[in-house]
Amino acid sequence: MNLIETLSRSIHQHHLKEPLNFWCGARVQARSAGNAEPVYEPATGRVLCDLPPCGAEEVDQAVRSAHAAYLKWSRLSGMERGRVLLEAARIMRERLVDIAKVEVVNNGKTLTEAKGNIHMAVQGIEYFAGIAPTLAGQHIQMPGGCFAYTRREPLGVCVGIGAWNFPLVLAVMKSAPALACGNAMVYKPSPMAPITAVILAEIYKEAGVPDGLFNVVQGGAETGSLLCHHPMVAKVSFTGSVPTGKKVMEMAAKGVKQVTLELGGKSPLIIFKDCELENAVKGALMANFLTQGQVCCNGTRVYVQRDILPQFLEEVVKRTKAIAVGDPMLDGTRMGALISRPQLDKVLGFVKEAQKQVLVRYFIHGDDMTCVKEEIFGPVMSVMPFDTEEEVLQRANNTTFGLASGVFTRDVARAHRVAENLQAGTCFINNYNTNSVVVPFGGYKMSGIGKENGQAVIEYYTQLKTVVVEMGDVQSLF
Ligand SMILES: NC(=O)C1=CN([C@@H]2O[C@H](COP(=O)(O)OP(=O)(O)OC[C@H]3O[C@@H](n4cnc5c(N)ncnc54)[C@H](O)[C@@H]3O)[C@@H](O)[C@H]2O)C=CC1
Repeated sequence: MNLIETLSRSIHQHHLKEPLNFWCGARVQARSAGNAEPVYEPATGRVLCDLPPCGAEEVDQAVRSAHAAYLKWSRLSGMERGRVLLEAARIMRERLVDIAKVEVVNNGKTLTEAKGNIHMAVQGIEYFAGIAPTLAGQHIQMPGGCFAYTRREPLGVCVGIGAWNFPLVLAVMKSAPALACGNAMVYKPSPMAPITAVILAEIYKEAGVPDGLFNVVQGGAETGSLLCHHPMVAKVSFTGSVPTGKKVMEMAAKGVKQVTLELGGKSPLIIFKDCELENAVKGALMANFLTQGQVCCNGTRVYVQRDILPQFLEEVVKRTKAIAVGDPMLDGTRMGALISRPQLDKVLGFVKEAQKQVLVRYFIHGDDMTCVKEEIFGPVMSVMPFDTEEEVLQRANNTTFGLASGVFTRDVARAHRVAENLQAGTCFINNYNTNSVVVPFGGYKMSGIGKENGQAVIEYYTQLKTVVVEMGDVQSLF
């Protein structure tokens, strides 16, 4: 079977179910088909469907349906909420391969990676199902037998706005902790990868969440801004680019709504000459090529200590050339398709610009090249030599981003010293992109605000109420 045949088979098998909006516990047709944008299958360029954006009325319906569900759901105990979430995880695990295939069709990433992503989503739901019963306050003794206690309460209706690079994982990483804490959510996926969020909505429903607890509204910037401005929305959790993140923060500020922002990065990976070279090479590939390089925390600025640069480059180039590029639905493929033709053009533009700048490199220092400074979001690794630890730390931190970082060395003291001095929300030692639902994830500097994953995320989906109790008589000054 040739490539085209294989791809048509995959589209046929994973036929799309519409409509893709979901609120009040059911799929909902958009009111108007006007302004619909095509959704493409990245691997073939075929149109999968036309996606009409939700307008003000639909956004309002979704938010109101979320609010009604929140009133019921927030009264349940953590144990009860956890039980429903565990059921959702069980259903998702059962359908893991089918969901992964839909993700491949809609995103272009390989089936191998998509399966890993859905597995991570299942783990995310399980993890937060386990956290739900542990939510608790504090008891504080005060003078005269008086005391206070704190209650960890949900925020209400939370909005999730997602990017296209990890469609289902992002929907889960926002909704699972939100729901575990007693909130409801209205989620807007990226219009480029809108399909799996509604599958998640159906799974939650099947697992037993109240109708309206998790809703999906489709659309782009306009729908997103309607959500951010809606007065019944308490919080916005956003994943995407820095410029859009700034707009979301501005809109949320108008209603003094909380925000979590997971934005872009240009993360440094530092490889010292005392490293285990083979692991460092493997780490650099894992830091750059997952999901065709469209990963926010990728280590795209690779600094290699000068003595080992030639061996490192030789090995990286050899292994990169051997990457199996092709039909993402095939098990053996290790690199699929970029999300869209414009994204491909953008990535190629960076490469062309770099080639020009290399020709005039006596005038442009390596770190000043455009491809070293800006987030490319494609499979492009920049490798630069360095001499000393002090120098490389200064260069690594010389960026407005601060999402992640990495270091390869056999020197334990150096590893922890470098981790301490890198200005980034995560530092990987002797590996890269080993993210997990059990550890906090979030950026420093312009890479974002707040954390997702791990116990830390609870802070961002709850508010703390203090209850102060008088046990004696009121001592009045008046
Ligand atoms: N760091 C990361 O995780 C990501 C970074 N990016 C970067 O951003 C570039 C552009 O990709 P996009 O998908 O256009 O990212 P984007 O940041 O514009 O979009 C992300 C999400 O925000 C929504 N959105 C856009 N404008 C909005 C607004 N005014 N109000 C509310 N929501 C809004 C989009 O519909 C999408 O759901 C990529 O080429 C890449 O460099 C993209 C996705 C993820």
